[in-house]
Amino acid sequence: MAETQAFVTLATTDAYSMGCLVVGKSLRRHGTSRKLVAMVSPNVSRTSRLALEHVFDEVVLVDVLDSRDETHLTWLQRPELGVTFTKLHCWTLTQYTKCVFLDADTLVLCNVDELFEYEELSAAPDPGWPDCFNSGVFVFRPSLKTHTQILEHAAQHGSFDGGDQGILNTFFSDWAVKDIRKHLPFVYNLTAAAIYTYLPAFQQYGHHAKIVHFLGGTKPWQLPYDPQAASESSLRDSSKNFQQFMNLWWVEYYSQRQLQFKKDDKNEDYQSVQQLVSPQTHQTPSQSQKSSTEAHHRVMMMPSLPLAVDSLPISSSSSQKSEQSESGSAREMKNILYDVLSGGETEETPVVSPPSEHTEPETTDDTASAAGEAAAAEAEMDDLEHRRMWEEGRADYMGKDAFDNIMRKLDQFLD
Ligand SMILES: O=c1ccn([C@@H]2O[C@H](COP(=O)(O)OP(=O)(O)O[C@H]3O[C@H](CO)[C@@H](O)[C@H](O)[C@H]3O)[C@@H](O)[C@H]2O)c(=O)[nH]1
Ligand SMILES: [Mn+2]
Repeated sequence: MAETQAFVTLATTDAYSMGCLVVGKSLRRHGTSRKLVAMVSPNVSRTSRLALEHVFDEVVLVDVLDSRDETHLTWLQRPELGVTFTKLHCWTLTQYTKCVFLDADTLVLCNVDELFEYEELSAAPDPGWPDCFNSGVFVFRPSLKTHTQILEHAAQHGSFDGGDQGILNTFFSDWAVKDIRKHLPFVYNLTAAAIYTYLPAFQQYGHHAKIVHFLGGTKPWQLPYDPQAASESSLRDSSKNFQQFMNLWWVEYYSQRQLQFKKDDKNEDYQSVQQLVSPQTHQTPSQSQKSSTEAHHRVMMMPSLPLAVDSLPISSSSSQKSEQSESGSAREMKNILYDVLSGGETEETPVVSPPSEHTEPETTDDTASAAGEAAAAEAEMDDLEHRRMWEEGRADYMGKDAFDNIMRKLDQFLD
């Protein structure tokens, strides 16, 4: 059953391909059991496609559909969105029985495989008009019949916002009222707008966030990674929270996931693609810094990044680890990141050490108070619990794993 279900995303440009990479990597990081499919248009460069092929099970070529509905798109002030009609091609993926579409500007924060329990068409409310659903995250059933019907509907009625969201909302027009079970909880499509408009709710429920959606004109790949911005106390809370998610996006972009590279991948692009996907895999830190920067400027036209990200410590401790990972025996990327964040022990420490190893008293000093031991044991239980949550993809982004803390630890590690 699960083999016939897939997460699907879309890129019609190299820039949006960067977003797709993050979607795929974040799904894998949180251990999805479903297939991953990226739809790309023919103008997406070969290098970007190869990079996607290392993360996704399938990279499917689709024609660009363009609404050319300039009047409506001008209202929306997003002339580029006509191309989002291309998204409608996801209904042609009939090799799968059920799919979850994710915009390329989403970031998955935990395992969200339970989304497959929902039916077509399930989606979360749009923050701008909650009687409409947002089409950045939705559950659907591929069907050529539905595909044709949607295109016919589009030709006949157009799209009230010029993009796919307008057409999908008039096609699945009873979404708002018919069946509440098709309303995905908002945490599956948390938009930055929600942080700005209802900050108390974000503070109350934000730690339940499962998928963040960078909806709107500015995408993470257009903004530099900026650890400073997230910790500036002068920032209003809302932009600080938003910046934290933005930084998390960059961490995921640079993360060296335990890529399930196909073992027959020996072609000449292997090396460059690996650098693109996880820039430091086969290099010493100094080499990797140079070539990863070059690779990005050449291929992705990325904003230049400060040292902190270019040499994220995830893979800088040794190349041994990356070889390990390719042999399939390595720990999950999240564990490596966790190790770094919890004190920089990346190599020898077992994934979860049995408590006895931690509590081994250094001396048999009689003065060691029972209270002290109890406190240490409690702290250790806390650590183990924190680690377990992290491994289950339930990082405490609002607390212990807030980006300020993560950055502080990364900076300590780099010193
Ligand atoms: O040049 C483009 C533009 C968009 N996309 C894809 O289409 C998606 C939607 O575009 P996006 O820029 O993410 O739009 P949003 O800012 O999210 O705006 C809203 O409006 C769009 C048009 O109706 C909907 O597609 C979105 O889901 C909805 O959130 C992207 O994520 C990509 O997957 C491209 O591949 N290339
Ligand atoms: Mn989007």
